[in-house]
Amino acid sequence: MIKVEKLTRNYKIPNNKGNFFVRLFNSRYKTITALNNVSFTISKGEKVAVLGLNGSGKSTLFKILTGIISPSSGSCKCLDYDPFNERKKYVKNIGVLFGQKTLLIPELSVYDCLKLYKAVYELKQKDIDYRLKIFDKHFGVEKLLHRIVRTLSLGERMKAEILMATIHDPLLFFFDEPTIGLDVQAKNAFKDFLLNYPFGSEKTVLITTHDISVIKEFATRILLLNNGKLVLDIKTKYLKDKFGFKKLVIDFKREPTKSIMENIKTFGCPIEKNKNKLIIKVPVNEKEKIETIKKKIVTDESIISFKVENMDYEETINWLMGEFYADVQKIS
Ligand SMILES: Nc1ncnc2c1ncn2[C@@H]1O[C@H](COP(=O)(O)OP(=O)(O)OP(=O)(O)O)[C@@H](O)[C@H]1O
Repeated sequence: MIKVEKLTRNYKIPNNKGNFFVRLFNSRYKTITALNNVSFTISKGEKVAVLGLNGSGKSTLFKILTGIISPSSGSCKCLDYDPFNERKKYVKNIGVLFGQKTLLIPELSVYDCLKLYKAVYELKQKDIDYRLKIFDKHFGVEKLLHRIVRTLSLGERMKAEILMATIHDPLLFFFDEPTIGLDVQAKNAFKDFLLNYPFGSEKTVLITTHDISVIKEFATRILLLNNGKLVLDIKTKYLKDKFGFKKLVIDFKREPTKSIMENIKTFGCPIEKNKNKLIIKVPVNEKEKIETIKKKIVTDESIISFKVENMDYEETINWLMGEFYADVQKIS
């Protein structure tokens, strides 16, 4: 479905460093590497969240995969097309929504915009009518069709955008921060679409988003970029077992004594104290420590219970984008 091999993309940017004389004798441009030797494959039906801090290369990757720009080196094939060199044929098979870029023309009605895409994608009227019916059933767009785009609310506009991006029934979708800067209504309209559109196992989706709930409810795989490099590629179902920490929760009859606290601190795990409760965060790759900690303090008569809890999804993603990311940045 998607095969990306050693993809690198450089940009030339003006070199404004130094004073006039320094600039006179140095090169006027410098090269930055937005994407650095990235390789991965994506199979049909996967729902992939591409994550990374600002400037990590997500949009550059999406621009290459949608054929907007070409790579500096390396190669990519999507649906057996070379996105840049076979763009005309390729785009008929993909649906694209990029944040703050619109597929609509403000002065036209939604239906007139649709007619434009009918021509672009060379669609038959009966296919449009059929897909409109299905789309309307799920997302109620019928009543928007004869409205002028600029009069729509952000939520209604989002529905119209989605309609344009899906009317040709694409196999592969790219959503690059589609709701960035929009209001709650528009965000909800997009999320509603994402969670209820019949993507099934046939349609493949790549999405960049900062909305953890979207990742949680939708993504089956995460690609994490840092400084243009792919630093993590993991199926979300393995996320909790491989990353972050387990929480050893200990309830005490009274506040834990100093000596218990000192004992636990020797294990070097972060500890949260909440009155009579201690939460010890044991990294997943050191989980055997849980039993050792228990053994060391189990004789204390003030202990009521031990429990081991997993991080919840939000915590895992936050950990991934926080502590894990910081570690990766130190190494690279
Ligand atoms: N057209 C361009 N010309 C020069 N530099 C660019 C261009 N587009 C992106 N860059 C630079 O390439 C790097 C990667 O940018 P990119 O937009 O791909 O990252 P991103 O992860 O999508 O960031 P964000 O989350 O802020 O959108 C950044 O340093 C950015 O400044």
